[in-house]
Amino acid sequence: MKIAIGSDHCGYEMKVALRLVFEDLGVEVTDFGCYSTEPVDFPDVARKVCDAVRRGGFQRGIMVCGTGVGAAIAANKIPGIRAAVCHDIHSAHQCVEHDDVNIMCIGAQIIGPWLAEDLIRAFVQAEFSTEEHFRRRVGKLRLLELETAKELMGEK
Ligand SMILES: O=C(CO)[C@H](O)[C@H](O)[C@H](O)COP(=O)(O)O
Repeated sequence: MKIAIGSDHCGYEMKVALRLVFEDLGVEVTDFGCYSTEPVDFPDVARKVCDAVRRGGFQRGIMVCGTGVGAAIAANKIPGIRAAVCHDIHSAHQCVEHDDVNIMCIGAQIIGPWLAEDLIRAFVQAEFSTEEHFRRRVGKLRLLELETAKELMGEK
C-alpha cells in the first residue's frame, strides 16, 4: 500500500515521529509537506495529499494538523475524498470498513504519539466491507458530490 502524508506546522513534529510506524507496517510513504515548523496553511497541504489519493497513485492519505479538523474540512471539499478526524481506535478502522474513508486526519495538539501510532495501524490495516448496504451508502456519497456540482453548474 502507498500512503500520502502531510501536515501543517502544528502537526509537523508528530508526522516526523510517526515515520517509524509506516516502516513497521511495511507501507510506502510519500510526504507532501510541510517540511519544518514554519507556519503554513493546512488547505494547501491537504490539497496536495488529497490530489495524490484522488489521482490514484496512493490508496490512502493521512493529515496531521493541530486538531485534525481544518485538514478534514479541506479534504472533504475535494471530489472523491472521504476524510474523517479520528481520535479513537474504533473510528479509525470503522471509517474505512463502513465508509471507505481514504483520508484520516489527526490532531497533534489533541492526542499523543502513542495513540496516533495505534490509530495509523488501525486505519492502514482496515479494508472496506463488501456488504451491500455499505457500498450503497458510499455510492450515495458520490451522488451527493455529483448532484451538488451539477446544481452549482446550473445543470439539473
Ligand atoms: O488545527 C488546525 C486547524 O483545524 C491547524 O493546525 C491550525 O494551524 C490551527 O488553527 C493553529 O493555527 P496557528 O497558525 O498555529 O495559529
